Amino acid sequence: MIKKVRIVGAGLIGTSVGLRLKAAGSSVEIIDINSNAMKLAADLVKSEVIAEPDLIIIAVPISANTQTVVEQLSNNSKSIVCDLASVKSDLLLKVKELSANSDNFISLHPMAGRETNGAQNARADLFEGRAWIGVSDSFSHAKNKEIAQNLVEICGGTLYWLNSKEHDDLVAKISHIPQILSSVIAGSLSSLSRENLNLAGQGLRDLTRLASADATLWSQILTENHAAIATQLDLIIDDLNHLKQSITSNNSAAMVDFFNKGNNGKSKIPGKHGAKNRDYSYLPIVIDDKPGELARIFNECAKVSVNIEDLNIEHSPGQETGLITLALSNSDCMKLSNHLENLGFKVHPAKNR
Ligand SMILES: NC(=O)C1=CN([C@@H]2O[C@H](COP(=O)(O)OP(=O)(O)OC[C@H]3O[C@@H](n4cnc5c(N)ncnc54)[C@H](O)[C@@H]3O)[C@@H](O)[C@H]2O)C=CC1
Ligand SMILES: O=C(O)C(=O)Cc1ccc(O)cc1
Repeated sequence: MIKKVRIVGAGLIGTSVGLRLKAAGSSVEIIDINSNAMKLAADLVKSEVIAEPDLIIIAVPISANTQTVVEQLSNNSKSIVCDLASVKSDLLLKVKELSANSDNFISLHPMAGRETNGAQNARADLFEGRAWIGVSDSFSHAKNKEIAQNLVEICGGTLYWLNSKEHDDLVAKISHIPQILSSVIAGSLSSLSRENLNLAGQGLRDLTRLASADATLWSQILTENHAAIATQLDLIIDDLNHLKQSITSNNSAAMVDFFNKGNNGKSKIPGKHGAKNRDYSYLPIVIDDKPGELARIFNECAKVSVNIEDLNIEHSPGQETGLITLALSNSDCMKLSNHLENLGFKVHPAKNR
């Protein structure tokens, strides 16, 4: 149990962790240099002033991370200080160099986020079922490791340990390059008209989801992890040049190899992290494209006390019907499915993912 926590940085990540810790029974203080962000987050997490926190979590932009870690370490010699930044090698070197209390430091990285930053986008379940990377060369006491494990468990994630170099090399491949490629594809569409883009399939939406990401955060990540990213970019550019060569020389065997390599990489990406996953049933309902249809469904949910955990709407311009999929607990799903069917709604068999 982590009893008293201070969170520095009331943005997306800090407030999300704060919401989760508060729900788990911790006392939480959340602070920020921006008074509006701080007020919103403080209301959300019911912030209170804490004199001697067990744990101080730093969730500020990368550009302010090292300095904030060092300040908190020197002002709070009895607290463990933990940062959540996306890049680590330089941070560890500097903390060891600049802080006499670096033994109290532990560095973690939640591999989860959203395309939109700020406390207004925070969610208590942001880290549910997600991987966290613990930086193994950032602690020297078992207590730090224990508190990190505890924090990740409270957030519903699973903790894996890597050293800082392994961390930065790996995240260049599994997080930074995907972000760059998503942005480059979305950027290449900017000269197209809305009419043209209306014709796009789901694949383009899937590939460009990350392109809405916060530009300041990502420019800082690229700066901080420039060496590992440059190495990976060279490999990707080589692969693309090789593919271009295969296309211009009409080498179909090489093109098949290219896609087979992609199939192979994709098949290795696990869906889950062995942690608790959102265990929902997904109920598809076909609705007519007319005003009030969604409201009718929501009203029926309220009437039978069914809680909608999440929802997805598939609909494209000119289509007379839409598909709404509700994420529900298993019992709510059965109850709602029967109820809506009796009322004549077009309910389809529920799925588990
Ligand atoms: N956004 C994401 O998807 C993920 C972000 N991270 C890491 O989490 C950290 C925070 O990112 P977000 O929450 O997305 O950013 P954010 O922009 O939502 O929030 C950052 C907050 O820190 C505040 N701040 C800036 N300097 C400060 C200082 N010196 N003292 C106190 N508060 C300060 C800002 O006013 C802002 O409210 C970054 O280090 C990032 O690398 C890690 C995993 C995912
Ligand atoms: O949205 C996603 O899929 C992400 O991968 C978000 C993300 C952004 C930055 C990180 O350092 C870690 C995770």
